[in-house]
Amino acid sequence: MTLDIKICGLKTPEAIDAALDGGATHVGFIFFLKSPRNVDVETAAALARRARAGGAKTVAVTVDADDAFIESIVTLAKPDMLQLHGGESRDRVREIRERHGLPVMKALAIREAADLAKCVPYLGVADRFLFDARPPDGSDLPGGNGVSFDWQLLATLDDGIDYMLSGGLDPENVAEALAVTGARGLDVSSGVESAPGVKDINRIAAFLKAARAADARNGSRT
Ligand SMILES: O=C(O)c1ccccc1N[C@@H]1O[C@H](COP(=O)(O)O)[C@@H](O)[C@H]1O
Repeated sequence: MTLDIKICGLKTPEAIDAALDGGATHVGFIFFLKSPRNVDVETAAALARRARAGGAKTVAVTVDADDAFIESIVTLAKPDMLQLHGGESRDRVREIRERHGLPVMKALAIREAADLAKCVPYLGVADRFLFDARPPDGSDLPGGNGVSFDWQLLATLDDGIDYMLSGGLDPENVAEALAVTGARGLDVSSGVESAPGVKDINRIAAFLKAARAADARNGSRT
């Protein structure tokens, strides 16, 4: 099975091109005003066209967004998937999925084993999960904090649960993250930046190269 790799929080054509050149399968756009990675819908639409032309899927990341905002994103940026990174309930996830006719990836914050049970209410509603670390105290951001959780926790996860691993991944630790978890999807943002919200094309390339090499070494995916 192909390893999905999402480079998230992209704001420039150069960063899109670095993701495409390195073989990213997904790129993500952040629609959250408090984030240094926030993009307006028009900018995201242009970047999404570029990403689609290069063969990547596009993911719109929102945090407890209302219907009108999601509608404007879907209409203009035409994402392939919606990533819901707030406290959206099961019913709200189902409603968004049905209203927009798009697959939904529900982000969940993980710090301890009990946090994995948070996915249970969303089974059959979310198309995929994104396991991110719980934000540090005082952070304004529900994601994009560059913080990892204990990857060993995922050892107990049911094999049938499709997820992307995220939180504090970077070119230096991605091989270990893959070896420990066997994740079929990876998501990175601040680990490929030179400063908050500033993507570093060399780190994007290094992340993708390290992830692909580790995936080939692990080799057992079918
Ligand atoms: O990146 C952000 O600023 C952000 C803001 C609001 C919701 C989600 C956000 N990012 C998501 O979090 C993961 C993990 O980030 P990191 O690699 O630890 O920096 C990121 O890939 C986005 O999906």
